[in-house]
Amino acid sequence: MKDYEVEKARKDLVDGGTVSSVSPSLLTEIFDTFEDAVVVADISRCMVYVNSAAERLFGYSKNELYGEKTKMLYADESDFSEQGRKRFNAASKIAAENYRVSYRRADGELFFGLTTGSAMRTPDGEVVGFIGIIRPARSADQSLDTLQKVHNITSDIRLSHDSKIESLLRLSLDHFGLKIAIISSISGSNYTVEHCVDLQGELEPLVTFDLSGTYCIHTLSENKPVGFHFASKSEIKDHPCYKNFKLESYIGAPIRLSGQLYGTINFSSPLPAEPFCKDDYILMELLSDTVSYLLYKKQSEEDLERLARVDELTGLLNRRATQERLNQLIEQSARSAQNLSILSIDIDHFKNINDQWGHAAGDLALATFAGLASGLGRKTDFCGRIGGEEFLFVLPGTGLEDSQEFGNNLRKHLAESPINLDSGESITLSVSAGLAMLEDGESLESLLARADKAMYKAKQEGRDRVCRASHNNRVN
Ligand SMILES: Nc1nc2c(ncn2[C@@H]2O[C@H](COP(=O)(O)OP(=O)(O)OP(=O)(O)O)[C@@H](O)[C@H]2O)c(=O)[nH]1
Repeated sequence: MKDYEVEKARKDLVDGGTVSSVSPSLLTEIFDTFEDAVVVADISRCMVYVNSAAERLFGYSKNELYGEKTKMLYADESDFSEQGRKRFNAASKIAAENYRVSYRRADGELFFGLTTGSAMRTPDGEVVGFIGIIRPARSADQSLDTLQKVHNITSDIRLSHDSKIESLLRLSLDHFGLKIAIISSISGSNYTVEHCVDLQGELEPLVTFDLSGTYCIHTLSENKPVGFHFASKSEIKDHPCYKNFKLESYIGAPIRLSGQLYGTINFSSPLPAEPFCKDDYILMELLSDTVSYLLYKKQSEEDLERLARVDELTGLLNRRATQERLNQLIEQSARSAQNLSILSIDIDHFKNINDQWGHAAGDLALATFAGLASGLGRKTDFCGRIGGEEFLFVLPGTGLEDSQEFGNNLRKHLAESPINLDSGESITLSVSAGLAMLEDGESLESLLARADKAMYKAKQEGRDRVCRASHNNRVN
């Protein structure tokens, strides 16, 4: 068709008011903001109008399509003829109908499109053209299937929160046909990969990037799901994100946790993808909400678990957690034939501190002792609070001599570190400690009992000292 003929047909059909009595320019404006592709053809099935979504979906520009037969969009010529016979002919009486057709994109790729097609008539009923609204079928059929699977994953009580998150990431990669899935946390300008599935096997969790150089900066500035299916041909082609990562396709959504921005969920690939559509963005919102719920549940359970294991006043492991940890270390030491020593420590005359300076001063003394004792130990050592003013210091890989030296060092530091009270007065702590080293085949209970007995001996002998326990409950 010659250019002026196309222009005339376009004017007649789209701007000319034959479509309806709606203002012509308003009509084009509406079509151009449609997320579904809109193709308008004249009576001879030559295209006279396509909206931006159709350009993106088929990969042609308007000018490449105008005047061409819609045949060029069909994957199979027989489909084109069949549609012509059924719907797109002046004699057809069929009103708007939905059907599924295989289309071909400019790059040769095929896809199924759910199409709503109809003839356009003058008020007298004369057919003057045809309109088709096309949506990639992947989004419609597959989205339902994916939604069902999202539900199956989240409601599976056998899966941990982390496995659910990983399954959701894998499912979504499959859905979008992409390669890299990330859940990121964002703090200031830092973007940290918290969970990831990289089908290319390159990305690992805990890697950090500068947020401004990531694709997610676009998602955050829009504050909603954002996608680029062919980045090098999009408005971000000169953005640092494309230069840094060379990912052609990306779709991401912000994740909010308890009303605050947590990070993003995003999927990407070095290859271009099918254009993202409305259903994809809706799915991203749903995934973001689902992941946010899983992260929230995970965090609250970890908080509860921590509360159940940690002593609130000192921040040290409590009695139960201390004994659990010690038990693990006993098993490890037995396996590796390594030394393990423990110090059962009791603060001297602690009741006097409470009586003389009050409970708050007593609390301060306990917290100060905890900080000082844990600060003195090696990385592998740990200190737990097993009672009011009773502590257990565990020294893996350490024999009696070195542990004795540690005990005396702790006493020395306490003597040199008076605790200053608001009243201007100060308290100097001393401790009595019983030292025991794990014997061959010894149980947790026996080890603890020997250390405790040695600690009572230290009290009896005048306090502020470390006494060693010997085997068979003999105390030196
Ligand atoms: N401020 C405070 N005091 C506590 C806490 N837990 C236990 N206590 C107090 O610690 C004191 C322990 O006193 P005792 O077991 O009689 O022993 P002691 O005064 O340390 O004397 P010796 O162990 O014999 O040197 C008691 O007064 C408890 O009330 C706590 O969390 N905070």
